[in-house]
Amino acid sequence: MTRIALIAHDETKPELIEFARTHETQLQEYDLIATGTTGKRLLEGTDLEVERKESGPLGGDLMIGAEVAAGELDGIVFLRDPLRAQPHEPDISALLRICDVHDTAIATNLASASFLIEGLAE
Ligand SMILES: O=C(CO)COP(=O)(O)O
Repeated sequence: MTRIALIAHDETKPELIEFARTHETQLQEYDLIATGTTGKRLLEGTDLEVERKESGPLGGDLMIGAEVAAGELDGIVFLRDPLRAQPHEPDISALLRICDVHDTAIATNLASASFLIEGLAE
């Protein structure tokens, strides 16, 4: 089954929840994982089943990166906050890097997220 991760920083979480609601039918076809707080918000705001990892600043990004390294993930939607620095920036960079190493699809804004979700359906 196609497995994808959903991640958003605090300021972009509302956009991700809205995106997940809009694409809920499609997302139900996927095995979903998320960082801790994003996952909690998805469980509260949608009817999707989501496996929650640790919160991003506590290692959640790295846990998702480990799945990329193990070849277990097909794609990631990661709505980063482009306007605020994050304390765990090294973890975020590591996740982006490991996606490039393994050529794993990662969408970091809503426009590309739509392409990713629809592309993985094909
Ligand atoms: O910080 C994050 C990604 O870098 C997201 O973590 P949370 O979903 O736990 O807020």
